Amino acid sequence: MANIVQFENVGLRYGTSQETLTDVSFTLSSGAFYFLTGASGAGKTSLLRLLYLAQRPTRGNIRLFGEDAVTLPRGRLPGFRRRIGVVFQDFRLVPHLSAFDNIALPLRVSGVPESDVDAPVREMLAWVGLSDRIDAKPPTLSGGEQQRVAIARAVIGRPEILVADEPTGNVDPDMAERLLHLFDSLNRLGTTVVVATHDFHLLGRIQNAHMMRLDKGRLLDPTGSLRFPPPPANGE
Ligand SMILES: Nc1ncnc2c1ncn2[C@@H]1O[C@H](COP(=O)(O)OP(=O)(O)OP(=O)(O)O)[C@@H](O)[C@H]1O
Repeated sequence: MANIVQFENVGLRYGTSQETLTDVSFTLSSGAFYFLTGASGAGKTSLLRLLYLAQRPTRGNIRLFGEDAVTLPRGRLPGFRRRIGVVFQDFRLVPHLSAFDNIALPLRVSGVPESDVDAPVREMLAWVGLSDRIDAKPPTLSGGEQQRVAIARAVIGRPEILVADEPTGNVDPDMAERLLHLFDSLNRLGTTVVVATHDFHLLGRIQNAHMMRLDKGRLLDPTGSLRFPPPPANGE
């Protein structure tokens, strides 16, 4: 599988504080599923922000879709960002817009004609099991429902990479399982998926998922070759 993302000796420092990410190097293969784990404050959100181009690194190289993402001219950023769907830790839904209009946003922003918006949005609502909440505004939705709207909005533009930051942080175990199932089905269609979580129960749920572990801003096992559950030791 081709590399879709490549980080090489990436460092990130906010202001004058010590580095939040240090010497982070890894590659993501197109079509694979990755969990990013690590304690609170380890740098998971920061790494994801570099990945979806919300932040530039202080040092190091990042290649995305085979191109140098660090020196990418500003004008090309929106085009790159459209290829990456993001599910934010705090959802970031627009509170005064309905579920339908929240999910439709990426299509409308990229200029899709209104006649081509209705069908895919309804399809996404059905996919996340929210067809009956089409007109509901985010404040009237439960945490799990808001999260599903956020997932639908992140994937409606058929991104090549889906990044989700603690997507199961605010939902019960049943809903966490459902959300993971959505990510899994998307991955089976070929989307590269990266899910940051410290919910260890999730890790065994996706067959052949790769695990990346951050510890105080450093990536352990940077080859991304660790699988969960780990393969049996020799002789077992
Ligand atoms: N915009 C910022 N300005 C300054 N420091 C920041 C900023 N964002 C994050 N940090 C710091 O960087 C470190 C890593 O934060 P980050 O949110 O990336 O960790 P995390 O692993 O995602 O944590 P959590 O699991 O709690 O969300 C923390 O010490 C945090 O305070």
